[in-house]
Amino acid sequence: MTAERRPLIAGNWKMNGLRAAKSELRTVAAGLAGLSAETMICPPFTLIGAFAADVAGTQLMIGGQDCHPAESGAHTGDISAEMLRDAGAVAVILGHSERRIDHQEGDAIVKAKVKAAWRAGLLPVVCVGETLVERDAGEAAAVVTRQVRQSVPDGATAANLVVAYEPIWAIGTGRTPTTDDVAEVHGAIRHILGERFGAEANGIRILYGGSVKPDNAAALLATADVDGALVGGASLKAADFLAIARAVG
Ligand SMILES: O=C[C@H](O)COP(=O)(O)O
Repeated sequence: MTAERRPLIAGNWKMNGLRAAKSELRTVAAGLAGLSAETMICPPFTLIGAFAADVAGTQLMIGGQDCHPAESGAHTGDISAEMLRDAGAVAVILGHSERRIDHQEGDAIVKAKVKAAWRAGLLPVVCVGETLVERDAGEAAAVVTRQVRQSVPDGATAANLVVAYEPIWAIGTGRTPTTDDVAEVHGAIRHILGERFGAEANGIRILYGGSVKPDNAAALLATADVDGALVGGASLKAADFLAIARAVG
């Protein structure tokens, strides 16, 4: 991490959480005072409005987990970026591998969603990552480079983009790449961002995601070009999420 990139610790609750989970959220918000990192929880759509109202005035931000490219219209079951913003979200995760797999989302649709996020004034967190087969074939850096090239539209800046590197084989498995491997891929992402966006790339935050836990967070967060974490399972427990946020040096 560098002084020009404030660390971001984001929790992705995925399809978890009922209204009673508000007590967990309040524990997180109450435990953040004095921490240097920015922090965010991305609950399911159903909880965004209530959570945003609950954490107003605290350091904790609320984000969405996906949005439709269009502002409104005949898209049953979908949510627009404007709706997320209206509910109190300030950011949105886009292109998560679970969306890419469950809903066959490719780079072109992710790119359209990033434009929608910008249109609505949301900060997109664009996820990229390789499969185990691609990792074993030595293609990890090439795969994420291609995904960043094709998923991120022209016009990205340090203020309007976050990238999250999430090796698919590390998500929810308890396995993580070595810190050398993480540094290599984050370096490749920084490189393609630099090719496309020049000096802005030095300020764009690149998060690591995939089995981040309290006991491995410090090492991962101290790795070159790692500017924070996108946390899944461990973000569901306030104590674990706070421990990860405190691991930021
Ligand atoms: O968005 C979060 C990631 O998919 C990581 O999930 P995990 O921490 O449960 O491995």
